[in-house]
Amino acid sequence: MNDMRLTERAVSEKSKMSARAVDVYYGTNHALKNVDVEILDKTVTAFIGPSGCGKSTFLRCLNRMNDTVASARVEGLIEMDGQDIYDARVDPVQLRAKVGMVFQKPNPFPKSIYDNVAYGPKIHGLTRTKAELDEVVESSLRKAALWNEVKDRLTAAGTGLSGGQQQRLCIARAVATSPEVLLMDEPCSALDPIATAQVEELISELRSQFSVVIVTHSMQQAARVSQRTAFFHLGSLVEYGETGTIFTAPKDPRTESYISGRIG
Ligand SMILES: Nc1ncnc2c1ncn2[C@@H]1O[C@H](COP(=O)(O)OP(=O)(O)OP(=O)(O)O)[C@@H](O)[C@H]1O
Repeated sequence: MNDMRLTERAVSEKSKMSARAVDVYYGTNHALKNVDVEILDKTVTAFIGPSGCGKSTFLRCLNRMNDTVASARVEGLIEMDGQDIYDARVDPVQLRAKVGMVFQKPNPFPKSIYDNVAYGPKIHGLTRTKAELDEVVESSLRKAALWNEVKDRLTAAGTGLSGGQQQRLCIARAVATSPEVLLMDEPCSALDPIATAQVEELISELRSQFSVVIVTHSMQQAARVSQRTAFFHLGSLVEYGETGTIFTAPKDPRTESYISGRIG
């Protein structure tokens, strides 16, 4: 743990999303048990824990991606800005524009770089003219630190970019709908160390605009990019708190065992 550079910068204490008594079942498999957690505004929150402990399952609860899994059942309350995101009046497609997601493997659409980024604003009717759309595409690519590398080939296929560039394109695509929360499920696991460092730097910049929640297997990464950390084990949220505290003075012996490499 000596090489960890803990992110100590101040965080907003305003809650953006909150989960209360969340349980998730896949058929009879009780995958998440009674999870309570707060996602703070303009803060990076890392979810860590051994394989199969429920990190991705919980992440997918935050934008109702589990709705697309036939066997999944979500119980409990999840609110964003005080509104129940599972309320019947909430349109999951609209919700996912506000709570964007970036996956483990970069998954650009088989379309041009421009169209990958323009897709969300188009389907959500966020722009009125081509000039406005051009502006959103450019600003999203800038926010994803990709503009300079692609500005001269916006009509080229997104799938023709390098892995790291594809992942930043997926981040630009998520950013283009002006999300309030960005969920990232192991976003660097398919990237080399240089591309990983670029994405980590980007995550730190993005949190000035919205909340970021990242699932990671790398404790070094959690320590570098996050201000809050939640440790999951066997479907339960064992400990949640300030990242520095979780890594240097965990309260629960299971957290201590995990961060010192004895479990997981
Ligand atoms: N689509 C699914 N259908 C059925 N069961 C699932 C599904 N996704 C996850 N599970 C089960 O839910 C539990 C939690 O899995 P989940 O993927 O959330 O864990 P994780 O902590 O993200 O794991 P990893 O670090 O390996 O990605 C596991 O028992 C897993 O088998």
